[in-house]
Amino acid sequence: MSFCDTIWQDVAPLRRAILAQPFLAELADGSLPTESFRHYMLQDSLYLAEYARVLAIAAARAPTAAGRLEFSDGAKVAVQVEQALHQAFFVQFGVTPEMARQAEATPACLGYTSYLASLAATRSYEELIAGILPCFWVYWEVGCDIKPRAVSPNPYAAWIDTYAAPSFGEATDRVRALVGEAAASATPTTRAAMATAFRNATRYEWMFWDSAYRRETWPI
Ligand SMILES: Cc1ncc(C[n+]2csc(CCO)c2C)c(N)n1
Repeated sequence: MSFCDTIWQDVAPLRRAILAQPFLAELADGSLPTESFRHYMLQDSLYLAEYARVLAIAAARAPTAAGRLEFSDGAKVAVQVEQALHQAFFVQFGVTPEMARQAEATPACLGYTSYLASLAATRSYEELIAGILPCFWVYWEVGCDIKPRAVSPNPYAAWIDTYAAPSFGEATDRVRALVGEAAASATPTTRAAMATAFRNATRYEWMFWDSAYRRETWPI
């Protein structure tokens, strides 16, 4: 089995827990409370800004032109396309510019982005891109899982379509290939660290939706 297949299998229980989340079930049947989706969107725009920075660091550190192209393109897409999607949702769901300005990253959002930033700052390129991968791969799996069971019309259709789009699947394939290549020339110790980064980022993906569903705030 390839490295990526192995780490994907290793997180199978986490993926099952993600696909079973009430946030996603209600997103698919259209019953998710607007307030939960607003919470998610505001947190996601904070997440995307930081994720774009992390991708830009991965681009700078990539040893191959393919890596530099993929991650710099990803950084641009994270800023442009996903923000455009959010802007449309902000209007649709009544998020005011003031609400966006005042939004503060929740523990789940700050934990995830800080974790990725720590990989970028203090860990190897291999670990960094293994930590970057679940953002693509988990969203692709979620998009493909939700799309066939989504009701139509659905207020969240644009979100679902974004992550079930074939072009998004292709971007996921390319990032996965870069992680596979990096793993192939890595030592067993680095490969183990990559698997840990992949698992932790997958955990944060679960926490991000859970946090939005509970409309999490800081306890103090
Ligand atoms: C918490 C969270 N995780 C993953 C994504 C999906 N995503 C964000 S940026 C990017 C790559 C470049 O656009 C992808 C796939 C998200 N939106 N929010």
